[in-house]
Amino acid sequence: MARHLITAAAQMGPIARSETRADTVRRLVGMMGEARGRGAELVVFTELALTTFFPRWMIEDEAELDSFYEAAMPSPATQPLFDEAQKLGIGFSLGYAELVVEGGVKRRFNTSILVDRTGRIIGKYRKVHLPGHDAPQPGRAFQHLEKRYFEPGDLGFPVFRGFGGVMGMAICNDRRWPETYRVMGLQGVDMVMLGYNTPFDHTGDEAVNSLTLFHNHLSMQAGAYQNATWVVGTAKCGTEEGSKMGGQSVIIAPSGEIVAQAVTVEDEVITAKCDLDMGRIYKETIFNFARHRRPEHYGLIVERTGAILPPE
Ligand SMILES: C[C@@H](NC(N)=O)C(=O)O
Repeated sequence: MARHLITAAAQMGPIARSETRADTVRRLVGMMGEARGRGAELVVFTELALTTFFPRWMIEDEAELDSFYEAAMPSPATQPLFDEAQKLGIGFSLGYAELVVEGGVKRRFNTSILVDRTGRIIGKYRKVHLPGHDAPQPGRAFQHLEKRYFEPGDLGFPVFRGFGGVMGMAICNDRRWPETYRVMGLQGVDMVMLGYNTPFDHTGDEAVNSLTLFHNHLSMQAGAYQNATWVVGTAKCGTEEGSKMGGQSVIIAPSGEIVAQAVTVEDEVITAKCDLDMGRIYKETIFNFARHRRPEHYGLIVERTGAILPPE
């Protein structure tokens, strides 16, 4: 019997720096309602969905920096999302900046959670691959200070049973790394949900920047196919505080084919009826990991090193 899951990606247009949490949560609740109206049982929100993409700025004032983070989830400001999810009977994944205080020390993570159709948090992931820098770079119109504002995630790549399948999460830059999908693939993942904020100028090289949207889909389609999983990629996009970011949110089948794609760079809901059993044929044949993988030759992948060149 097919395991169908009607899934939505709720792409977001820009969030202004001045936009309040209440405003942003209202936008998310609105898209949640639209997704449910189209039959969706799960809606995937983007990375850092509650605020503007603040790593573009050097923020020295700690109270100002803290204002972009959530110290509790849910909180009075985000509770309406959980209430609406429960009322409508729709699950969601949500990216946000997480602030935890442990032993009097602040820890900051780029986090996403998975919430079931009763409004209960059933999974949490903290971004592992943090792009950018830990100090401002000279000559850049926009900084990318994720390495300053977040610690690398400490939860690995867990998967969670829910929505009739095995569900996993990743966040933005994680989607470019094959290991992200493979670690979840090895745990039988059926669907990887991720959000992204991808400025067109993120490498500083014109030729590479012009391929931003190509590389976006290339990474996710390869990850989907090579691990026989659905991938739902939800953008925050458009021109946000002067920074242009890529859209083209997608729902990708385990075949690697795109089955739904956003066409604007604004708030836009896309949906697809995803058969979570569609990956089975790949998992049993070409990507039968137990039969065909050769991990005895993959040791270098887990060495803590850069490229190892052959001798001259
Ligand atoms: C540039 C980087 N952004 C991100 N928020 O991780 C990416 O798309 O890989």
